[in-house]
Amino acid sequence: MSEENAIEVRHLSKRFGDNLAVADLSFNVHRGEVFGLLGPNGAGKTTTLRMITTLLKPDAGQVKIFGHDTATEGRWARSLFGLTGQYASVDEDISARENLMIFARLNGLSRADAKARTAELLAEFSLEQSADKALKHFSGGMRRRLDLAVSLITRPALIFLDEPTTGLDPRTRTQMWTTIRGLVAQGSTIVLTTQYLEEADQLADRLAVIDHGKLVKLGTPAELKQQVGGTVLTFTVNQASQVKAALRILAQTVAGKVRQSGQQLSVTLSQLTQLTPVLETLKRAQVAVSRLSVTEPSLDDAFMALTVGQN
Ligand SMILES: Nc1ncnc2c1ncn2[C@@H]1O[C@H](COP(=O)(O)OP(=O)(O)OP(=O)(O)O)[C@@H](O)[C@H]1O
Repeated sequence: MSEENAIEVRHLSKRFGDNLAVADLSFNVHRGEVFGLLGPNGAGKTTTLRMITTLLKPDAGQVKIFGHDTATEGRWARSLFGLTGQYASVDEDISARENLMIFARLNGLSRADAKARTAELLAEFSLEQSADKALKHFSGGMRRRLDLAVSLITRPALIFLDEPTTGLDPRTRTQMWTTIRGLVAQGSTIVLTTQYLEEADQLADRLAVIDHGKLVKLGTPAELKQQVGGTVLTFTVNQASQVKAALRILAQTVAGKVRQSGQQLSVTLSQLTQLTPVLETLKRAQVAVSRLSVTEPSLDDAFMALTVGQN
């Protein structure tokens, strides 16, 4: 076990009947990073998370959390992390404050400590105003914040978030991202599952893309994007009679494949430094262009290429 790793997953597999939900998965989660498990519906993200967090027994493979094998030291491992998302079994009929108090007491805090920690968490998650309302009257965003607050009672060094923002409106989602970034700034390691590419792009330092239970790709969001090709330059040639000249110039200055749609041309640049020579050559040849755009590939493009392309 390397000191750098918060989690080591080795050859993890799980079968439900004929369905191989997780197939020989191996990866490391580094200390202090946000690690994203990204994949389409049914890819095996939740099953993977449930095995790592000891809620589900793997058919094969090994998980170590801060060096502790979860098969033989499950209790130890469980004391090291907080779990939220589809699992938080908070009580709908009682208030946020009462829920936090109960979980704090269950986690062994004294009455006074539980009270202090509850007050701290209510403040941290902007829940003070609604602290004494029953949870059934909470909005989705408030409910998620409470779920997260509950999982943080013991200040765990490792936090698992299963689809932390599913079903939240864009504003509340952004608030949740800010909260998650705050946790990272305090030194927590976070593993999250998400179906949202933007969320993965915004939050994750590294991503494991999973499809049909298999690891399709592991890397930073930037690395995944790079894999689907570089920056795309698109412009419109103002005069139809100059399209041929523009195509010639692109062929001479950029090696990438050129796509044409009427007077609109686009080309993939392997490096951004190719941009200036293209524009200068067009200018020198007096080929006037407009509606010029330079776009980076999105994580969407990478994800589609990695998952859909494989199947
Ligand atoms: N308890 C179970 N019994 C039988 N099959 C299951 C069980 N849990 C998961 N599966 C199956 O295993 C596969 C992976 O499911 P899993 O929930 O891990 O996917 P996921 O990536 O988390 O999907 P989602 O984004 O929809 O939550 C799916 O085909 C699912 O139907």
